[in-house]
Amino acid sequence: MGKAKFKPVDDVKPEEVEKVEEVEEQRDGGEVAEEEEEEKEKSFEELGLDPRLIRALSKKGIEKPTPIQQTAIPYILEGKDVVARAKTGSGKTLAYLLPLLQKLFSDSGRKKKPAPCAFVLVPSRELCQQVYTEVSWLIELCRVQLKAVQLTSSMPVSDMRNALAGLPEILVTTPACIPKCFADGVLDPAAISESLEILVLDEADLLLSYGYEDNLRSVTSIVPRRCQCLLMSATTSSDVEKLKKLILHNPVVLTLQEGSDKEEPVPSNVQQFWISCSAQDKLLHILALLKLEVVQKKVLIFINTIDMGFKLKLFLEKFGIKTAILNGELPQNSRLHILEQFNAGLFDYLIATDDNNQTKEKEEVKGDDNKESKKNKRRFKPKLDAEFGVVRGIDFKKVHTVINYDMPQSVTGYIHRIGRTGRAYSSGSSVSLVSPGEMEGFEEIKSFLAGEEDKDSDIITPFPLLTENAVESLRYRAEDVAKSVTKISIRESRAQDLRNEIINSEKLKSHFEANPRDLDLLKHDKLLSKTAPSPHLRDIPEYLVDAKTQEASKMVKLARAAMGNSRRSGGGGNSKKKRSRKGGDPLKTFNANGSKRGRGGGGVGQKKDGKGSSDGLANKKQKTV
Ligand SMILES: Nc1ncnc2c1ncn2[C@@H]1O[C@H](COP(=O)(O)OP(=O)(O)OP(=O)(O)O)[C@@H](O)[C@H]1O
Repeated sequence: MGKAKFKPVDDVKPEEVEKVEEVEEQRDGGEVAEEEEEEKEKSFEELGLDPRLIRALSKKGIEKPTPIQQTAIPYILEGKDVVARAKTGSGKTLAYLLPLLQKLFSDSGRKKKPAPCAFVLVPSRELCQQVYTEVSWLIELCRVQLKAVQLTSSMPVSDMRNALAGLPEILVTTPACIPKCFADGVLDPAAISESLEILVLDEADLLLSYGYEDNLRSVTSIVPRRCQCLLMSATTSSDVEKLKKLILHNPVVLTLQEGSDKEEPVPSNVQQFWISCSAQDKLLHILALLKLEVVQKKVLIFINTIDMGFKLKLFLEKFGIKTAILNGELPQNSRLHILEQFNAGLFDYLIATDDNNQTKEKEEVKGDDNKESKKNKRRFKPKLDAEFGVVRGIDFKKVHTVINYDMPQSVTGYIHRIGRTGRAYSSGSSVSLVSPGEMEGFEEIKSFLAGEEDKDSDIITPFPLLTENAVESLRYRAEDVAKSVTKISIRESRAQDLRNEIINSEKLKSHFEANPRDLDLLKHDKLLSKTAPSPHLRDIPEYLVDAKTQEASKMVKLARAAMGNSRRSGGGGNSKKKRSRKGGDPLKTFNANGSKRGRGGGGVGQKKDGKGSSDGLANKKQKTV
């Protein structure tokens, strides 16, 4: 991570907080930032963390606190209410979990309370599972007598009762689940008022936008005045301000800035690229990126609709590229299992529909139903999960490349998508496929990232490792295969996949109750089509690929091997050795014309507008198959 600068503002009213922040922002980065960074470079020991926690972190390969952890942990240990805003992937979860656990350590010998004394509220079930996993391994490795549980609205009441029977200290849940627990008599508001000591609102910028306002109000009405409240978020928004006023008392406001005083919402360790192509040519371009292996695995591909996800999967599998699909209509167990498998490195490509677009699709589906339901009763109708959230906050492990196959609908959507790579101290890259129809939104994203003063700076540069010639060599095959992926085949595959996953989901539930560590039972990147890919599509002959792209592909593979990723690797661990070799990333040093130039050079063979090579070969379409 680059230089980090924090602006702690203690015990002042919100208005004053803003004032101090403004003053801080006017300072010139230079010396002040350097000094502050030196000041901030602290170890976990220096932050006052319990040795058991430090040992547990070390076992997980976490040796050094991230900037947000360095700053937030001491304030939280002191008992202050804290608002912490730091970009995606900066380690906010441990920033609150570590001090939260440490505070509970000192209570662990005492008599159990009638209700959990720490609540962590998150906006989606996936996040619930993620935070629960994180807190569980910490408790296990610290060997302390603490119990954490997770509850979600979809759980049967009997399961909720069982979960709470052991009087857990920590409850991880969504805001919607708490009123449900009150209504079902599973949780008692009076007992919570008596027991609650720490309340965390994680991904606070999303809690209100997910429609949890009423739920949150019913929770806050029973939060005792003495309760310490923590609010973690990746962006600022009026929603965060609203929550801050609703729940916190004179909070310390921490805002992470990196590199300079200018706010950079995307981590600087993520290189952002783009490719200009027509909407029809997106299949061709993604095929070229994946088949010619010019992007590093693992790859997370975002699309805007579920149907597009299936189209892409069916298309890619004809070329022997296996992908898994993640979307809001899949059963919860399947979704969690897909995430676990992807994080464990069981497959390299995941196609995800992000939550932003569910509403759109929900509406589309509703519209379809109105018009067509009577006409077409057998038509497949998806039911989406309102608590689903793929993009926001989910910690996809070791994703090296994020591809925007479809451009996101908003700047924040872009930031959250890109934030799935380059997490904590790792590096990553993103490639956005931009069609003319998406150009306006893309320009908006670019100017937001560049900021007012820096309008002309190219933060998102043309992708340098793919020549137009290489792309064109695949055109004939791609267009031929794309024609075979019809709307009917997409719909059938989608319905079939859902049916399979519902069956799997039941199997998964019972299986994982008995074998929580067994990840191999069901593979989620299996083929949808009944026929195996034909060899002539699966293996692209070398003569089809131009020398420059071949070289680029070799370098990507070499870099991958140097980074320790040449074989599928597990999700955990943060080996220093691997990190130190990341300088070998060819995207930093190579472009498709063979010259070694850094990022931002636009790459020879790439026009400034993101289009492919202009070296004279560009227009020669090679219809070779
Ligand atoms: N000090 C650290 N050193 C190395 N890795 C860390 C450290 N702290 C956290 N991580 C890892 O970094 C990844 C990102 O952390 P986390 O999910 O907490 O980020 P975040 O700030 O909450 O991101 P988002 O806003 O997207 O939710 C996780 O895999 C986590 O285990």
